[in-house]
Amino acid sequence: MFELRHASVGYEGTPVLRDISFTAQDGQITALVGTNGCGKTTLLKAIARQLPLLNGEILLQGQPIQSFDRKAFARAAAFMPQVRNIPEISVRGLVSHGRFPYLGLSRQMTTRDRAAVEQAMRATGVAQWAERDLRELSGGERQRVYLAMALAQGGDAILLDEPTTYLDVSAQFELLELLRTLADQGKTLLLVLHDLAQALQYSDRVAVVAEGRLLAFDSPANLFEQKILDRVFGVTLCRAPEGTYYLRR
Ligand SMILES: Nc1ncnc2c1ncn2[C@@H]1O[C@H](COP(=O)(O)OP(=O)(O)OP(=O)(O)O)[C@@H](O)[C@H]1O
Repeated sequence: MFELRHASVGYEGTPVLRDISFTAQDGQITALVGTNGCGKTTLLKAIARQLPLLNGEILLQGQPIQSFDRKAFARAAAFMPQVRNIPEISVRGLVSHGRFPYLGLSRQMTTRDRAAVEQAMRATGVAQWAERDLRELSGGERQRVYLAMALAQGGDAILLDEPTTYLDVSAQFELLELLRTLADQGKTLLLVLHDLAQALQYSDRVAVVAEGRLLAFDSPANLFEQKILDRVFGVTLCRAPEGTYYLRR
């Protein structure tokens, strides 16, 4: 569980977002949405401790994030940034990186570390490519491998910045369904999503950021009823009879 209390985030002392308070609960998908440049990535980086907070505090499982040492934080929360290089490494090799926060001075993986790697690969459906070079995989396949690495870290929380970007539609749905399964198993998932319809469909709570602050934090159904997203994005959000959402200009 991540709890933000009056958090302000930004660069060189200048806030991009101020006074942000919400809680991303265990067992839920929390989506961060907002127009381009509103500060979603900045906020996610601050939660992932990649950027210092300007004000307020962020708690992970009730403890201020700054109070964790580097390895302990990595064991509790994994971060999948938007842009990543694609190293020359096997799938199993990359997923094994998720165990680095557990290794002692010898840097040797134990039986338990190896089991965690295999389990993470099975859970994400990438075990079949264990020996393949990461660079040979498609974008969607690679995204699942990065998620396997995050899972191998073994923490309760995973932060993801636009995990569906560059994926074709069916790979997007596959990934979101996988994230749903992880949330149902009790993980805390906090993600930046560009696709509003997907954010409403797959998340339990949506944080809407606009004009430098948190405009709303609510369930998809309430946001839909209140037409908040229509106002922020200048679109008409519709709900199909079967409950899926779609947009009209
Ligand atoms: N390293 C940086 N130094 C200074 N300003 C930055 C830095 N990175 C981002 N910004 C600025 O902070 C603001 C928020 O950027 P951020 O990337 O968080 O937005 P975003 O909502 O994730 O955007 P997008 O939807 O386009 O990905 C923007 O005005 C951006 O120019």
